[in-house]
Amino acid sequence: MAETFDLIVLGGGSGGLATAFRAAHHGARVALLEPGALGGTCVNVGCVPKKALWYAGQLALGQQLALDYGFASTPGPLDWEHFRQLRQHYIDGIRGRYAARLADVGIELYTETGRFVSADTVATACGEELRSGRIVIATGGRPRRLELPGFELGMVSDDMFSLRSLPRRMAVIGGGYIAVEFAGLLHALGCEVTLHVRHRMLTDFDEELVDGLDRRMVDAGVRLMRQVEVTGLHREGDAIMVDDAVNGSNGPYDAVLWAIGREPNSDRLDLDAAGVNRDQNGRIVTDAWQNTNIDGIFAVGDVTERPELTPVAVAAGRRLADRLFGGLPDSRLDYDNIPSVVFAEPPIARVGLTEAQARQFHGDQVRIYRAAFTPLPWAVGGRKQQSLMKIVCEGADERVVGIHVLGSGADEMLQGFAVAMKMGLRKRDLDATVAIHPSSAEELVLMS
Ligand SMILES: Cc1cc2nc3c(=O)[nH]c(=O)nc-3n(C[C@H](O)[C@H](O)[C@H](O)COP(=O)(O)OP(=O)(O)OC[C@H]3O[C@@H](n4cnc5c(N)ncnc54)[C@H](O)[C@@H]3O)c2cc1C
Ligand SMILES: NC(=O)c1ccc[n+]([C@@H]2O[C@H](COP(=O)([O-])OP(=O)(O)OC[C@H]3O[C@@H](n4cnc5c(N)ncnc54)[C@H](O)[C@@H]3O)[C@@H](O)[C@H]2O)c1
Repeated sequence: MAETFDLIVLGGGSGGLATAFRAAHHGARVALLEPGALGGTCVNVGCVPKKALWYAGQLALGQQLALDYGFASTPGPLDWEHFRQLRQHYIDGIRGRYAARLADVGIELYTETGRFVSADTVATACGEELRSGRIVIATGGRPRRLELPGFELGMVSDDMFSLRSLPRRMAVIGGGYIAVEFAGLLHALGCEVTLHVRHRMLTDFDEELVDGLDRRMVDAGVRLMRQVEVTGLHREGDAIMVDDAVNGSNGPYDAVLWAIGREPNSDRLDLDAAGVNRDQNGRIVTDAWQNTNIDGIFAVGDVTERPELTPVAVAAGRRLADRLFGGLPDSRLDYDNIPSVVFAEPPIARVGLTEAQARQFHGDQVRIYRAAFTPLPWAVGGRKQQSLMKIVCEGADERVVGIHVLGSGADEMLQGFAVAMKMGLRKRDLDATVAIHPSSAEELVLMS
């Protein structure tokens, strides 16, 4: 006989854990299925180890600035293995705390995959059947792979975290978050990076700031190959060459990273047994309430068609659990104005509409404010490191519909402004706010 739960959650990543913990908090009896490491992509092969690497890159750049300031130390390379162990220790701690918390709140953890047997029954890989009237799919995604000759000579982002040393010459293929982040941090750490971009980088971000990032990367020494059409990889001696239909074969590289998007883990769930619909890309289709087309089956996070960001998966899962078990029938995630940062070098941050989107929606009602400056720490050191900021306003009372920042500190700057936008920020509110000086953030309240 199948064991019965109030809630079954498939996947112990950001979205699944958040849903399970919140439901248990409301008193639900929860089963969580996770075959891999608790914390999923973000904790193990995503945000956390990536951000640690990014910080390491920032420290390397800080060493150069220290020299400019007159410190006597000579920048040295990173002890990769030492750092890898520190990072892993930190991640192990997060996983351990998740495991302890699951046990504390009485969530039943099955360290196996699950698949649907019917709309209310899930089978574990060992064949055990679990039943519930409420099942949440939070199985995330995986790096996209292509059927190209020599594809396997390259790595995907998961592999970057088990590298035992920093490659000397690296090709990164792609122009999205992962490609741009790794290109920046690897270069900051001393690797010769060639970024192969098919069209434009970061198409979701404001074009003017992306152009600024492009210039900053090229000035720093990242080699950018544009309009590429990569047809495969091949070996020449110990090195790897990138075959490109437009630019010819190029290299040699010690390593190649494919960062060409991710695909959802929806193909091994036997969704047909439950009748759950997916879109043409395999993403589970949900409405504004995280409902799938089948009553009692919900989905959150990267397996859906929503933005692939940890806080989105977490917030969607918590609100869903509040709705199902917390007596909050109106609880759902508002997907408008979700802020995000690409931890590039320098970081680029956005919330709301780009200038192009605003002009499309609001025509000539749009007014743009801009700032361009070299932040004080770099200016003192005699380096030109231009930061760019842009505020996009709409209508006679200048409602702020977009804020964009490129430059040092952008990653920490935008969160509070995103709150203000949720509250209906107007340009006059920025004008009425006293600046914090000297800082980069003050430029956001000083634009005229
Ligand atoms: C390199 C990289 C860097 C990133 N950096 C950031 C960042 O800085 N900021 C940010 O917001 N986002 C970042 N992201 C995105 C972020 O990691 C994801 O949006 C987030 O992890 C999605 O959470 P999720 O719960 O939907 O899926 P996941 O975290 O992927 O969790 C899904 C879990 O489901 C499990 N699973 C799969 N199939 C089954 C099954 N059949 N049964 C049971 N369990 C199953 C998997 O093992 C996995 O643990 C990054 C991603 C990558 C790859
Ligand atoms: N800082 C963050 O919040 C963060 C960091 C990393 C990842 N993420 C999330 O993970 C998602 C996946 O990241 P990603 O960078 O893999 O995907 P992405 O969708 O952001 O970008 C994919 C890129 O690959 C390019 N591409 C696709 N096929 C290609 C081909 N054949 N040849 C060359 N280029 C090709 C696309 O043009 C695009 O530039 C992101 O969309 C983001 O939501 C977030």
